[in-house]
Amino acid sequence: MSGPGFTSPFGANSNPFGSSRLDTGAMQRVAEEDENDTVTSPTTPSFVQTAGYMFRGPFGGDSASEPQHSGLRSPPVSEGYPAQYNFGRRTSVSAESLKPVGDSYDNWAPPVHPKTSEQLGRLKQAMSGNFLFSHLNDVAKRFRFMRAFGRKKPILTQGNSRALSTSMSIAGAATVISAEPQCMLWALDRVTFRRILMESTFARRRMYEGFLEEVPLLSTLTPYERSKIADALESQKFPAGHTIIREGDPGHSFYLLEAGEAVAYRSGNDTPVKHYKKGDFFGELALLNDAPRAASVVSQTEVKVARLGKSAFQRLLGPVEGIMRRTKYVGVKTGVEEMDPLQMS
Ligand SMILES: Nc1ncnc2c1ncn2[C@@H]1O[C@@H]2COP(=O)(O)O[C@H]2[C@H]1O
Repeated sequence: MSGPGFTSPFGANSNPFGSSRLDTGAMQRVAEEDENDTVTSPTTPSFVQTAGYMFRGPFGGDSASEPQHSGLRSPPVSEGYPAQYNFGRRTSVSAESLKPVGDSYDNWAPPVHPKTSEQLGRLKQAMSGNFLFSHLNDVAKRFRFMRAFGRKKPILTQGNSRALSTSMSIAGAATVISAEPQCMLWALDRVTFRRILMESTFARRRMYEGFLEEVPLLSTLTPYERSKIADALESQKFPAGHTIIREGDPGHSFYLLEAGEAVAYRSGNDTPVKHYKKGDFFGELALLNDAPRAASVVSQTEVKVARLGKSAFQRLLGPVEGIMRRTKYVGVKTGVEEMDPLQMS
């Protein structure tokens, strides 16, 4: 936090609350969204005068769209506070509660808009594969929050695209115009949208949490580290006999076996070189060594795998790189040999 003429009592660029990076990440921005919070503390009258004054940095809340109340922008009253204490900084932020709906202390209920079976059928078709609803199995449950309305253009205009701007912190990012004269839309109100978004993140975490705890490779990680991995995983199902990885291909993903069995083959050898069961991992070599796939991995039964993309693999699995590199494969260098003095003679 810095601004012209400001000296932080906690030192340059420091944050008294422990982190120096309060303004990073979309979630942080969403949590701070509040159009009219120019008063830093509702219980302290003099804060009315200090709020929003002087600084236009990330904590000043001084965006162009924010209403300018001239009465609130007069010089601060220092009486009772250390010089330049907390000027322009928001001490309280309000926004919609974003707790998951499973929380019994939360009395928020989504608005329900009943639908005909014909409407549900159309919705199911249109929304199949949409990640927002994929964690809800019951079709009627999935779409009951949505409200139908017909509309002529424009559908969304700059400045009123509330769901978009709320979730992505972009003020009025785009104008959406219907391409046909009559356009039927399904709408989700902003709060429901945000709640569902959050629910799907929680549901995904819950789904993977138990499984990841049982993966031997990840047993040394903290629950927090595992939850970050859970957020980045994507499940895929394959029938028996499917080639999940083909030897010689470039590698883009790492896999954990969630259910079923699989085997690894190397070219010129009809006998499997490795068997996989629930909790095992494969597909790490190409990503660790930036090399083509060293073997093919084929499902023996119907399988479910949890896939981690290359960048998430590099970002999240650093702490277990050593364990992966110590996995021995016949005829394959994993990279640890060069570093191990016992192997160098
Ligand atoms: N003998 C083996 N040689 C190489 N890879 C193997 C072998 N056995 C199993 N594998 C796995 O098969 C995967 C194929 O893709 P990767 O090379 O990325 O990573 C490989 C290992 O995870």
